[in-house]
Amino acid sequence: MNNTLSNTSIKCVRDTSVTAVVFPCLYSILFIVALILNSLAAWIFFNIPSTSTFVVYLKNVVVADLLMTLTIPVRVLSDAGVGFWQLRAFHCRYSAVLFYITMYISILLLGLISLDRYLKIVKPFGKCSLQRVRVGQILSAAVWVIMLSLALPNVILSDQPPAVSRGKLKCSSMKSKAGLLWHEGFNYFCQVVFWGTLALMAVCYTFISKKVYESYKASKSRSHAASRRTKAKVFVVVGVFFICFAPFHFARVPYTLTQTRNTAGQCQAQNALYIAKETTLWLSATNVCLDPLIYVFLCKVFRKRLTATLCRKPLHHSMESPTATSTQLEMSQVALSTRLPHNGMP
Ligand SMILES: Nc1ncnc2c1ncn2[C@@H]1O[C@H](COP(=O)(O)OP(=O)(O)O)[C@@H](O)[C@H]1O
Repeated sequence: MNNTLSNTSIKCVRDTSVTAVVFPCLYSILFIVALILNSLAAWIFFNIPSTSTFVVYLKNVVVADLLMTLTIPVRVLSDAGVGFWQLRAFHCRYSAVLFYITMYISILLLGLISLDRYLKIVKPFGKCSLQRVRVGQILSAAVWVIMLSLALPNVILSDQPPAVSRGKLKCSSMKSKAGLLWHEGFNYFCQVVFWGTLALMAVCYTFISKKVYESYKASKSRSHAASRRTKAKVFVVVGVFFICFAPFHFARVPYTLTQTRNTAGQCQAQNALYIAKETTLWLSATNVCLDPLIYVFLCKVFRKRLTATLCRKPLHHSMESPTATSTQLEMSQVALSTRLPHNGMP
């Protein structure tokens, strides 16, 4: 088999009989839920001043999630085959790229959040430079700039006249040789980003859960059920992250190779990998709904603020004060890692 970069996968007609029906439905549901949850999260978050790195990262996650949500309608129409091939070309060149970039920005920010929680235990009084708000803002900006600039060639090098085979345009068919090379290389880079972040999260949360256990032992708590609950909450973050993103990263490499290498004659395998990639990508996209649940609704002060907003109840005076709000937000999140007697966990 000739293993050089080539666009021979174009010859294999993509079977979209299932995907053109199932995925537009699944993404439409996701879009509605994600839009509601993230708009609400954004509205609440932007009423909280950025007084800690934690809030800075969360705000960035909300922005990335909202942007990703906004790309979903184009994906739905393009997958359903509604509109001209130009819509599919727009999806391939711009919208899908933005979708992927925001996904990896969220992944990196979730990694930074884990590191931040870990540092909060090691240095509870914020003496480390990584815990400074300014540093958090710079790191967040760096994540955006790096991901946007590295993904830009995916847009620029998708400049070939698309090969529309029976109306089904493959994004890779719009790429030049250099475009295919960048697409493949950048996908390897993204694999490193994901598995690296997962490893970082596993280390941080293992340490956090150890501290939770020690603090229970120290306080001689007899409430084993409560202890188990807190540990479970700590691992929800890593668990959800793994379940959402790992399947996609297993499927992505072989699928990318079918896009960039000579796999002519393996049309069935190409189509099977396409379905695997689309299914696991949808699973990854569900993270856009789970981020607000994990990082917003597990926070007691945030939940109170949300309840107050929804029920239009005036908040207690101390919670209205910006300093008190952010401090309490921090406290209840730290409670995920250190269940201190004065924490605000439920
Ligand atoms: N990790 C990524 N980051 C940024 N852009 C990406 C990433 N993976 C793929 N892309 C780009 O998104 C577009 C759609 O890619 P892909 O989903 O592989 O195509 P298809 O829908 O034909 O399977 C392409 O322009 C591709 O280069």
